[in-house]
Amino acid sequence: MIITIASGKGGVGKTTTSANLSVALSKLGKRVLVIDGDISMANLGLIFNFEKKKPNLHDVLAGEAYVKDAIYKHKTGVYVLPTSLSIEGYKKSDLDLFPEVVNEVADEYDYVIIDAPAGLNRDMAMHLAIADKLMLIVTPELFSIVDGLRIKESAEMAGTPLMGIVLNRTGRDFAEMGEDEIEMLIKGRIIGNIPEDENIRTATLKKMTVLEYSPNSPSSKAYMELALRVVGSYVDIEKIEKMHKESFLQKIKRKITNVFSRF
Ligand SMILES: Nc1ncnc2c1ncn2[C@@H]1O[C@H](COP(=O)(O)OP(=O)(O)OP(=O)(O)O)[C@@H](O)[C@H]1O
Repeated sequence: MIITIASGKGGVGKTTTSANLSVALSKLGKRVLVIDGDISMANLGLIFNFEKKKPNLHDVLAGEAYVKDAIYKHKTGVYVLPTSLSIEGYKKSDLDLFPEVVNEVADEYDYVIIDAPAGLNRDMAMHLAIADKLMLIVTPELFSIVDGLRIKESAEMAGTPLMGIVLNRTGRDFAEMGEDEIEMLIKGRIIGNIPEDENIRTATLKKMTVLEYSPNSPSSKAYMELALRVVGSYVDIEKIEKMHKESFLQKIKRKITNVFSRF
């Protein structure tokens, strides 16, 4: 299953969730590949301490490296396809090659997690179209939710349904929107509630996931619960997948055409 982790607003916790959900799924015995899909502002490699690895996704998207050579196994068991922080790397990358790159390796994993860039643009449309499911990250604030709703609607235009909403950084502010209100506005289910937790910031500074740094912290427990929910929905998704006889690339082509026609 390919899950794109996206948000309307930047800085709401996509990279943190991509990394920690991947580790949590791996702890549940799943084979997981996490891809840094933000080719202009890559951060995922920092958490896994792979940001300087060569080759990386930029080299693959420039046709200069094989994707299998740019995937690294982390000590947590998670496979990571990092992107470099270099501007030259970004300039030489052709994002149109991204669906083929994912297609080449997706079958080898139970889950492919894509850490998408913020906002709604052509890059995001690609990441939404390529996914089987969207995981929407929001903080309990109005702007984050309104922008998140636009991402969810764009994903649906691309034929990619919402797997669920992850509410991040809860308990930080007294003026938070309630879960019911958020679910009603977005018309989706909250499947994860990650509290504000300073262990996350400390872990990030140490180039670690919070599950490695502090496995019993409130946020680590919340990420494990999220992973259990994701695994719980796996069987249904497989059934739906079997109903579709289209090849992976045919499906992506159709979905990208659908979403681009709306811009
Ligand atoms: N639940 C949390 N508690 C405390 N800090 C958090 C939490 N979630 C994320 N953060 C911190 O918030 C900052 C932004 O998180 P992150 O980089 O995951 O967001 P993002 O949505 O991927 O950002 P961008 O849009 O820039 O890619 C990081 O410093 C991270 O450590």
